[in-house]
Amino acid sequence: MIVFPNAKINIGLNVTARRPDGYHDLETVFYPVKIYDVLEVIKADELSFQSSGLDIPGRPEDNLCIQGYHLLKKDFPKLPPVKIHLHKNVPIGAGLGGGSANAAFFIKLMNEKFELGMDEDAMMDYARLLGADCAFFINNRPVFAFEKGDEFEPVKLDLSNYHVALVMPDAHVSTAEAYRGVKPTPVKETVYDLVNMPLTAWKKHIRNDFEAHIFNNHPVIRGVKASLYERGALYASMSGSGASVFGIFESKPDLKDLEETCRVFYNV
Ligand SMILES: C[C@@](CO)(OP(=O)(O)O)[C@H](O)COP(=O)(O)OP(=O)(O)OC[C@H]1O[C@@H](n2ccc(N)nc2=O)[C@H](O)[C@@H]1O
Ligand SMILES: Nc1ncnc2c1ncn2[C@@H]1O[C@H](COP(=O)(O)OP(=O)(O)O)[C@@H](O)[C@H]1O
Repeated sequence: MIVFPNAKINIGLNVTARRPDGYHDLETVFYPVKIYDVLEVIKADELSFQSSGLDIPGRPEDNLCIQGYHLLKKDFPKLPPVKIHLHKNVPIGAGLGGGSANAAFFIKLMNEKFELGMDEDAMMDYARLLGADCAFFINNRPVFAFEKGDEFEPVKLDLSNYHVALVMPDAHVSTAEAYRGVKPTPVKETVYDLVNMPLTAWKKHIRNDFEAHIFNNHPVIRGVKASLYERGALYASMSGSGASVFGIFESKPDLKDLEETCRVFYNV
């Protein structure tokens, strides 16, 4: 069976408090975008994982798909071994949730392929154990996310009439690095309300709390965001913990010069 895990962007991201478990409370809007990996699972004699496309840091046995397999196997001991092939296209360390999407789509695929009988809530509970933003990809629709980023409220948000471009500069930001540098601050207005404003007002009101210190550590990312505004973006922001930056435009922008140093995805 083959599935196509997609990426997400964050529209607004406020880190509001440090939690007793060392994680942080945040509030953000997750929006799915059309950048895809390819994930294939077939029944096999032994469990294995291989990948093609972009290099994935870390050992194959630690890949989130393999972690997902072991998690399910504990509760579904009759699961047979599988051969997993992942073709990696979604940039890594980009704030696009690529690894989390792989894990969530792996759980959905296994549920369907082996008729495990889980509903969405049950699959989300497994996904939460693999990563804070993993559960989002089970339902995979625009949501307001809060607490660790793993509790959700649906939001009405449709960007299909705009051209969303995504730029991945040559920089890598780890999620832990992003959280380490931020000072949690409660918000007056939540992103849940702010995304209902006209898009032209977002620039003034919707921010990503990681940008300030990540831009200082990686000035190239600040430069990409500035370029997107120079080319007419109505709104531009780093996605999640970075390093990717998206811009929302009325129509397709000319980003040819950025293509020389960055991966550019149009109409995501
Ligand atoms: C920042 C966000 C925003 O959408 O995503 P990315 O931009 O990386 O995709 C998420 O909060 C990332 O979620 P995810 O990537 O699943 O995080 P995890 O693997 O669970 O955690 C990685 C590390 O990030 C920190 N972490 C993560 C989530 C959270 N609410 N508080 C935290 O402090 C912890 O230091 C943790 O060890
Ligand atoms: N299937 C996977 N795809 C990408 N990264 C993975 C995967 N499994 C584990 N990882 C690990 O997760 C880290 C973060 O990956 P990713 O989810 O793409 O980043 P981001 O924090 O930008 O959403 C990688 O550096 C890698 O070590």
